[in-house]
Amino acid sequence: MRILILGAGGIGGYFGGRLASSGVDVQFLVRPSRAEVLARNGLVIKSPLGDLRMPVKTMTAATEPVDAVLLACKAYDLTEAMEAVAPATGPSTLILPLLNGIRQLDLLDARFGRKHVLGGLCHIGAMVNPAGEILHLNTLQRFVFGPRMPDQTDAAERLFTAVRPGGFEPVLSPAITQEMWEKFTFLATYAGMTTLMRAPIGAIMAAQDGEAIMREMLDECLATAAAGGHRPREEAMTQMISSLTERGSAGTASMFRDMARNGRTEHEHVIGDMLARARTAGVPAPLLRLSLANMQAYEAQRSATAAG
Ligand SMILES: NC(=O)C1=CN([C@@H]2O[C@H](COP(=O)(O)OP(=O)(O)OC[C@H]3O[C@@H](n4cnc5c(N)ncnc54)[C@H](OP(=O)(O)O)[C@@H]3O)[C@@H](O)[C@H]2O)C=CC1
Ligand SMILES: CC(C)(CO)C(=O)C(=O)O
Repeated sequence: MRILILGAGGIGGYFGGRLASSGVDVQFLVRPSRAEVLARNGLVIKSPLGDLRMPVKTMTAATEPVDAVLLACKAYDLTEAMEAVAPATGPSTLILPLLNGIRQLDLLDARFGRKHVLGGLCHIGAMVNPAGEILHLNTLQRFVFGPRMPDQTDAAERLFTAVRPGGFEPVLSPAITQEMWEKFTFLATYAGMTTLMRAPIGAIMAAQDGEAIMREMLDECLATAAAGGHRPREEAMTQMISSLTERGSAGTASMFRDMARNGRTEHEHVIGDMLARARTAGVPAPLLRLSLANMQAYEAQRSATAAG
């Protein structure tokens, strides 16, 4: 199976590198500056689960259809990324988005047709350092995907067989849309609160009303998910509450880390989308509103500083 990975950043580089090193037929569709670094140094992964350095196949423009496209860009690059992968999609190409959030599904369905678009997510901590190396920040490497409609089941199983040698124990989920909603619900709260408080979970828990406010934000997201028919399952709920209220935790969302380095963030795609859905469903969401305004003010300040 020929697999094209759009983006050799944190997650694309990590999972793509693991696949390439297992002999899976993967190619990376990257922009010229990334292609140059990869040509010079190869793909480098530094991970507690084992380092990797190897040459990988790259291209800066797709020319012909492949069997599967893995999308591993940030949400703010999705529109351009969709156009970049379009020449790689044919009548039977599967598209697997690994982005956080949920809105990408509607955008991809509209561009490529729902039958081509699987659901997917990953639990991992990975980033690119200034030398262009992929740093795997912990031992998480959960890669989950699945069909969103019965007609996709066989093709999703074929993709599962193809990526299995990668060594990161992929999961073929029969309930991928629900899993994506559970992650979206968790992430909107996690990113919303750590960016709003400019602090990790443990420090927020040390504030007098920290846990109460965290739970209020989570309640807004839970009510929104439930209104859309995706109330998190019991086990997911227990896990979310435990991570979001863990005493002493140094945990921060990647959005917080993007903000800490004065980078662009996916706030509209995560917090903005959750707030928009809350409003559509008539769910009161004052904390999501505050959190989105916080991120928009950050972005305005960042743009003003960059401009002048
Ligand atoms: N990193 C993590 O630990 C996790 C990330 N996620 C989610 O995964 C998604 C990706 O995140 P992450 O890997 O961290 O992001 P990165 O910024 O590390 O990587 C994204 C890559 O996509 C590339 N890219 C964007 N547009 C194009 C394009 N048109 N053509 C070619 N390449 C393109 C970028 O290239 P360039 O270098 O040229 O800008 C960049 O290398 C996000 O939605 C994130 O929320 C989910 C779980 C964990
Ligand atoms: C929730 C988490 C840490 C899981 O990988 C994540 O996706 C993020 O912080 O963006």
